[in-house]
Amino acid sequence: MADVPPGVVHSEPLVETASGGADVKWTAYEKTKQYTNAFILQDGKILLGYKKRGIGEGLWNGFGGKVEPGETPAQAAVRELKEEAGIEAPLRECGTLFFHVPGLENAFDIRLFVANEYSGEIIETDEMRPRWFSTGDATADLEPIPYAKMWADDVYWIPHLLAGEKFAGRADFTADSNTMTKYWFGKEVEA
Ligand SMILES: COc1nc(N)nc2c1ncn2[C@H]1C[C@H](O)[C@@H](COP(=O)(O)OP(=O)(O)OP(=O)(O)O)O1
Repeated sequence: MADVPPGVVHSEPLVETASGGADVKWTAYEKTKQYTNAFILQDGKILLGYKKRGIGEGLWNGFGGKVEPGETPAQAAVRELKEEAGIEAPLRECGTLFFHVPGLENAFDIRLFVANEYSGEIIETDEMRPRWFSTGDATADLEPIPYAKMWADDVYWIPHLLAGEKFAGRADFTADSNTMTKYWFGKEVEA
């Protein structure tokens, strides 16, 4: 079975689907902080948000943030989706990601969620500008997923999200830039 990097959380065995930076060691970390990230997938479309401030400013991403004390990741994911896009959704966990960025006190322990339906009106908020993208080629109405304007890790695991596969992975970044020095991603397989 795969040689899963330190920090990666998973409940089923993983098989490697992408990796890079084999000649570099995983960076040691002391503390982690839990985050969430949530996506709506519907009828060949994915809802992303343009981050207007904070971590990942200027990039497109799912909706999420820190898990607050006393919350489960699932509760935090629902709260963050409402706060950042104005909608509610029956989110289910679909993956986990671990990121190390030099200079930050905590490594990111991120729980990923997805839903195929939602209620409420999608709105722009102080933090995010939501927009639908095509999960395939561009259409008359929709651009394809803008990987060039997203975190560098996304291109390796979003295909699993779209395929309904559970996934996990880790990436170590350089400070202050959207560049990975080492990465590993995998998808869950039955034990
Ligand atoms: C480093 O690489 C990353 N890749 C991806 N795909 N996503 C990332 C990366 N680093 C952080 N994220 C995600 C995790 C969260 O969903 C957001 C950041 O959340 P947010 O900016 O909202 O968090 P806070 O500034 O702490 O704000 P609140 O908790 O107050 O909302 O990006």
